[in-house]
Amino acid sequence: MSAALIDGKAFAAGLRDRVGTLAARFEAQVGRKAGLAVVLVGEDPASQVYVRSKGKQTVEAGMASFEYKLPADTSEADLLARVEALNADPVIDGILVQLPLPDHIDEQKVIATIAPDKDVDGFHVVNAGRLAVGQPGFVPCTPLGCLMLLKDRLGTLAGREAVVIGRSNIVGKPMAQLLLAESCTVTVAHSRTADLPAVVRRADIVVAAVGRPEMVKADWLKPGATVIDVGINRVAAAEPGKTRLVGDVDFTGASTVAGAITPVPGGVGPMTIAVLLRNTLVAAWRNAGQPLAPDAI
Ligand SMILES: NC(=O)C1=CN([C@@H]2O[C@H](COP(=O)(O)OP(=O)(O)OC[C@H]3O[C@@H](n4cnc5c(N)ncnc54)[C@H](OP(=O)(O)O)[C@@H]3O)[C@@H](O)[C@H]2O)C=CC1
Ligand SMILES: Nc1nc(=O)c2c([nH]1)NC[C@@H]1CN(c3ccc(C(=O)N[C@@H](CCC(=O)O)C(=O)O)cc3)C=[N+]21
Repeated sequence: MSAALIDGKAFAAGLRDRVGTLAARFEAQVGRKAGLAVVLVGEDPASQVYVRSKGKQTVEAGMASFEYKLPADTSEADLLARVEALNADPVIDGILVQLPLPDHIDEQKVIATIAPDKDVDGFHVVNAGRLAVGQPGFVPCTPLGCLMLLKDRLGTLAGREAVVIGRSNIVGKPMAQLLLAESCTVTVAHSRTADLPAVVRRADIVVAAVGRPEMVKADWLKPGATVIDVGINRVAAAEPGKTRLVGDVDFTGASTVAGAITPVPGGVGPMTIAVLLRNTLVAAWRNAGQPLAPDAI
């Protein structure tokens, strides 16, 4: 059997188009563009690539991108002051502080300083709480993107067995909350899980968010399972000196057992940025006093 490919890249392009239509309407009605501020501290090359790509896609969707590149030795106090200035700026609808931050800066403190209604990453404890109790708020982009792909593929998720591997605050935990809200039976596995292959074998839906290259093997999967691979791992390529990206799932093997699977690259990654634009647009309409209907986009 050969799994269907879940084309996150194509789905993300469609989502960006829908965002673009509503962003144009926002500008026409409100008289300014929806605005996203991205703050990058330091020169991590991978972070620089993501930030550039976010800025480009923000502009392509008809929104305004404000980029703040701060030196690696920026003090925590200066970063907090920058975030507070963005909180107070009426042309900024969404704020993203690229993670990870340098070691001398407390990430939790920075996240706690972002105004919850501009927290388009959904990392603030207020938004995590809203998600946990089922109130409207911002949901982290990566898990929301995974959920969109799953619903597009499977329709209703109610009653399905879902296993999320990973329990980080930015992917695993919010992913589990979203699947629970869709009435899946959810298991969250992590590094202390006993017999992970046996746990994964129960799953109709597997979301792997671990950060270990090709860890999930074909014989861990229930035949026909839907597999969402969040992992972004850079490994050595066959050609000396070159690298390539692989996920947390052994894609080639898993494709012979799964019903459907996301590739890396071209799966969850592009969805993350498209959902960021979506969340920014939702923030903009709300900040302008005309909130969109919950299922508008
Ligand atoms: N596509 C995208 O847009 C994004 C991709 N990512 C990628 O997703 C992956 C996960 O990211 P993130 O959640 O931030 O990572 P974290 O490192 O914060 O969390 C990893 C999780 O995996 C668990 N884990 C580690 N080793 C094992 C193991 N051997 N067996 C089972 N579980 C294990 C950890 O368990 P424990 O809690 O017990 O330590 C932890 O809960 C990374 O590859 C990252 O690059 C992340 C964000 C966005
Ligand atoms: N505040 C904050 N919010 C984030 O959402 C955030 C962050 N910090 N720090 C880093 C992680 C990682 N992340 C990705 C975004 C896009 C791709 C992506 O587009 N990946 C492409 C490949 C890109 C490439 O070739 O390198 C793909 O999978 O097809 C991947 C990973 C967002 N993150």
